[in-house]
Amino acid sequence: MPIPPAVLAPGVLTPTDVEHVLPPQPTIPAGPLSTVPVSSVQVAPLATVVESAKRLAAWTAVDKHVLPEHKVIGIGSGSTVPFVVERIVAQGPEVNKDRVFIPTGFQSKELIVEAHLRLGDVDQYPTIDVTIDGADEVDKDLNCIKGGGACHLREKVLAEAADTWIIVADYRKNSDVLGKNWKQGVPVEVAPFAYVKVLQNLRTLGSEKASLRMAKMKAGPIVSDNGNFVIDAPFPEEQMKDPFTLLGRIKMLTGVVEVGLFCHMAKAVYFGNQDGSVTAKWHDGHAEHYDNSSED
Ligand SMILES: O=C[C@H](O)[C@H](O)[C@H](O)COP(=O)(O)O
Repeated sequence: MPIPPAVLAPGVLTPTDVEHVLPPQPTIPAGPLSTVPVSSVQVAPLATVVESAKRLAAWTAVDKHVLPEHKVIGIGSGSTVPFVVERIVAQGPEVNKDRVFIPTGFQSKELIVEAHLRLGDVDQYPTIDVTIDGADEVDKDLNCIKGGGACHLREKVLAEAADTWIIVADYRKNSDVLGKNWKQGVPVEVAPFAYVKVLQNLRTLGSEKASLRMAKMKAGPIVSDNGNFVIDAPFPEEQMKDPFTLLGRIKMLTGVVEVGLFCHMAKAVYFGNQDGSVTAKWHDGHAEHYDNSSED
């Protein structure tokens, strides 16, 4: 998968830009599973710590959950997912030749095609062995906010279709209550003609500042891969403490296509930490810590 090398120009890039600049890319030889230890990833300079954390989380999750017997694999969306594909490619052509990869949207479809992996769709493969995806925020019970990139409808379909749904993220997404770190609100995909009514409904439900997500380089709202609009609905902490109840209430609003609250779905979440370690939190409450710096 071609990934452009990082070109850091201190003083030119904004902090947001820097977060999107990839760290120096290690050479990943093709080979059998896990031939490239996660510890071979160099800890990147400060400006790219977030990117390094994403890569470590993604690589660790792939090593633990994308096994040779897995033939149908869901590929999620977001900035951590390119590292998922990178690690899957490193497992080698032999293991990948019998696999099919199902994307959650335009971005992951491009990643799959560019990596020369076989593309499928969920209508051909409604049962997926494992889906690995990113998240905007994850709470202590592994509930997630997703949809910062407006992909949450397809993401939820692939999460439900998967025997195992795994999240990969950097340390900034690790939270106790949803909405503490991700302030812009719960993404709600809506049928375009119904958005004003749904905005009203969301305000009545408690999201006073619910607003239509506007495009950055286009006049008007963003349009999802499914041709819908997205509303961002911030709710008070009291309501975010019970995301499952909130999810039910929002989903019942006619005109809502899907809600970016993913409750009780993740089997495990892998967080890449600032110090180069990875923390895996599991649905049953236990946690594992991988200190990659101490590996050979
Ligand atoms: O709609 C987008 C997806 O839910 C992403 O997985 C989520 O926004 C996380 O993206 P990122 O890893 O770029 O923060």
